[in-house]
Amino acid sequence: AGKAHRLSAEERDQLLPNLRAVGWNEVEGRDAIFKQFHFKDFNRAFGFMTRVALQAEKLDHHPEWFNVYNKVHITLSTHECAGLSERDINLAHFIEQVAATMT
Ligand SMILES: C[C@H](O)[C@H](O)[C@H]1CNC2=NC(N)=NC(=O)C2=N1
Repeated sequence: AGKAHRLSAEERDQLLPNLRAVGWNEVEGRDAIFKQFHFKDFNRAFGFMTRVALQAEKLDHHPEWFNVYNKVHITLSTHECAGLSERDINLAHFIEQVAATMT
């Protein structure tokens, strides 16, 4: 996959607006993005998490997340470069695709 690099200001200007528009926000005090998902019930939430988990393993890029019943909170950041990389952007877009099939 190559080494992850922190996104430049130009890359952020180009890549983040699309994600902001669908509810991803930058975390304060940390170079990461965050979104809260709400599903109809636990079954949908866990189905969503399962699909994301399998892709995360495939990409070797894993979310930080928290689940209570129908809520899933997700933080994305790249530990390797201690900040946001293209890997987080790609995973966020995959997560959006999965969420769209679960709501
Ligand atoms: C050893 C393994 O490849 C690394 O620890 C991977 C696994 N998953 C990861 N996930 C995230 N979010 N950031 C990483 O830097 C990362 N690194």
